[in-house]
Amino acid sequence: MPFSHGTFLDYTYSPTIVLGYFLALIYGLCTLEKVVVFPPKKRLLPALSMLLIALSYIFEALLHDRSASRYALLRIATVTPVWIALAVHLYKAEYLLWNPYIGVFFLGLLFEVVTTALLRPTSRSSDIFSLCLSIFRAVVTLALSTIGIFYQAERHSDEEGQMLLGNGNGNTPQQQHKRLREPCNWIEYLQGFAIFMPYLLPWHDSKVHGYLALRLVIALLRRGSNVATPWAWGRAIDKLNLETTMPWKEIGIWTACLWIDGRAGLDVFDQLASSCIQNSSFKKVVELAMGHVMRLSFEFHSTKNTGEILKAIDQAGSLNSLAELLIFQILPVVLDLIIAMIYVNHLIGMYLTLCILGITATYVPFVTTLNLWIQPKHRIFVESCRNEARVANEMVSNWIIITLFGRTGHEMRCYLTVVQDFVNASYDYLYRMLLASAVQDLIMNAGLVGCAILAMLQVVTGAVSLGAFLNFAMYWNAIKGTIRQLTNSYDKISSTFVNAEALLELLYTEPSVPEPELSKKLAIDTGEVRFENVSFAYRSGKRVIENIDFSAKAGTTTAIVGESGSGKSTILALILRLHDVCEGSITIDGQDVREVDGNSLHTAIGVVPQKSDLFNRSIMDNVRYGNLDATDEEVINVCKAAAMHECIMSFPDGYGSTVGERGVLLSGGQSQRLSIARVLLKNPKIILLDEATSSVDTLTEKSLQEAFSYLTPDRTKIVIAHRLSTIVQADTILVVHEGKIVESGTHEELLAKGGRYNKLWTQQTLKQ
Ligand SMILES: Nc1ncnc2c1ncn2[C@@H]1O[C@H](COP(=O)(O)OP(=O)(O)OP(=O)(O)O)[C@@H](O)[C@H]1O
Repeated sequence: MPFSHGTFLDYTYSPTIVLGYFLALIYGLCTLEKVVVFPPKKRLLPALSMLLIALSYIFEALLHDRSASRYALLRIATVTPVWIALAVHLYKAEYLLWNPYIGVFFLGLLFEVVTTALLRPTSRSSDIFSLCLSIFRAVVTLALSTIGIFYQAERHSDEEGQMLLGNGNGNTPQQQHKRLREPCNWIEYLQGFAIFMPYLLPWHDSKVHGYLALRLVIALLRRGSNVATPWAWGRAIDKLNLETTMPWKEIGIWTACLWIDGRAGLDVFDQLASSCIQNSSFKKVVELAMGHVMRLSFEFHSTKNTGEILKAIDQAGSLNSLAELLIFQILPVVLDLIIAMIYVNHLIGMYLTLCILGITATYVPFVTTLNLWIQPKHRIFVESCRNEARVANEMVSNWIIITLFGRTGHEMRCYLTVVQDFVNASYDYLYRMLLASAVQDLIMNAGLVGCAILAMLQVVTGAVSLGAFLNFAMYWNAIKGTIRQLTNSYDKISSTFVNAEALLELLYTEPSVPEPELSKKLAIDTGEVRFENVSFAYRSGKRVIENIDFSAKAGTTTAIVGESGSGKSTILALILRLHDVCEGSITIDGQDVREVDGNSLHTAIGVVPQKSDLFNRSIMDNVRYGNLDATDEEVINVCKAAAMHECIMSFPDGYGSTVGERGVLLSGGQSQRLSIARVLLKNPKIILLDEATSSVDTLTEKSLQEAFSYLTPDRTKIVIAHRLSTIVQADTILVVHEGKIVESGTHEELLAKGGRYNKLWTQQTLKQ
């Protein structure tokens, strides 16, 4: 039967509305459209109107006489459940995106108006009644569209609409963590992931555009092949059976389809294009995750477990296929279902089409519900996997302590407990998965048997040829694959989301020390560091620094001394802006450290920390880290100044020797000297030394000090030292006690004062 305007509208009405709704929903999720919370009485009017439309279709179905076209009946059978489903969802949904509904109302209006305009009723009462119902629906959809716009306008002034991102509202890691575990609020849940969209689909990459276009063409060819293969077989059977001629044309079509579907054909290009798109997304997601982790503050890095962070980044790697799943698995499936409806309707008849729709309508909600049932177990499984990685990382990185305390057995028991938890979680997850897939298969097979019986009955009555039946039986596999793919994609998408939850939480973690909005580079002049009434407390709340006020003049050496835990290292951390002060300010050459770009601040300062952190690379690379452009000769010169050259040359590989993880292959004093050499090569204006020579013997220390004074004559140095003999030459000595400066002056002045410094000095010199 040729297509008329009417039949075209009948076929496309419900798929257009469903597709329009989902596309608008995806768009709303990606563009972070505000979620609305309408009170039930507000939802009642549009929901009732939608039910009225569905009811009018039911009336029309009851009224239809034999003359009504089967396409019109198909439309009634497909559109009615769509309007009912949308009405029920609108009334029941606690949170919703409003724009998809507005889209549905306008699409409905368009279809109803055009249908009404195309109707050519005869004088029969059933025709006139159909016309009245059609006009009625056009009026109701017009009213719905008006309500849609009206609510939309109201929504803009409505504070109830909440946005997930922006202004930092409700965006703390804790709130995000809570939100990820609220299953009812799925719109906000999905919106959280929209942060990944620009990375998953790199719109600005022309290569990716090409790959996407290629995959799209292949996907369309496959849709064609899905229909053409069974068609060719059906035709071939009829030719062999009725005409007894060789079906060469059909064999040709079948061969072409085999090539399109087969692994030796387009599949190769499809897989190549797919992996290029996925690799591009993978690079972008990993860059985003790693970049963010590196931008987070000291506080985060000192509290989070490295193993857990790395596992979170690793698990989120599966996100790279998300955009592909959406574009190349969900959308073609919708297309497949539309084609299946049209094709089976032509092939066998409308009742079988309705059967397929019925199976899809039962299968898809069933599977999505089952998935919600599986998801908590999946989440526990993913978390136990991260937990295992955390404990394993802790054990390996603390191997020395574990071994020296003879706690290997204890740690192994702890590790095996988390491994057992992981195994248990994987079983719990697997059981639910297996049960769910068994139920899915039962529904599918029951559907197949039902459809096959229906089709066979038609063959028996002679309404359908054997070839057409075979055609349908083969096509069933394509339909089955399509419906399965829909649910598999849903499973994969939801697993991807669960896997990426930890990374999402990580991305929503804000640095505790934010970069200033209008940051400017630190303009280093003389390198004067000034503390003005600085107070600071860590998260625990107790003040560890109180009203500290001092100035480290340009080119001078300021020493900080005091007992352990008095706050000396914290003072240096505040200069480096690893934490922000609670009160007062720290300035470098008159610029507040909070107002300058972090990178320029760290470039201007050189630090030798208490525990020298070295990369597991060669000595040459470790020292050159201070200045990546330095020549080998410059590296050797600073190593000589740091009294390390002889020592390095005694190693079998000299400057090429690797130093082990965090420099474990070197002695404490050797690592400290390498750190000093690294800072000398950096040659910054300000140098912070936190017990930089504590592990070095006194003779080497003396030569180091001389080298330091010689190489860095006009640098501002702030030095923490426990051995007071190393700081007697300092221009100013600050004595810190419980976070406060209790004494300050030169060595001689402080000795003369007879206070805390004098006591410390006496204790140390007496010991010697
Ligand atoms: N990251 C942190 N979080 C919470 N409290 C901390 C942190 N780092 C240090 N503290 C606390 O702050 C106080 C001062 O520590 P700080 O390291 O500045 O002392 P210090 O004088 O340098 O000690 P030491 O001479 O032993 O190195 C201590 O009580 C310490 O427990």
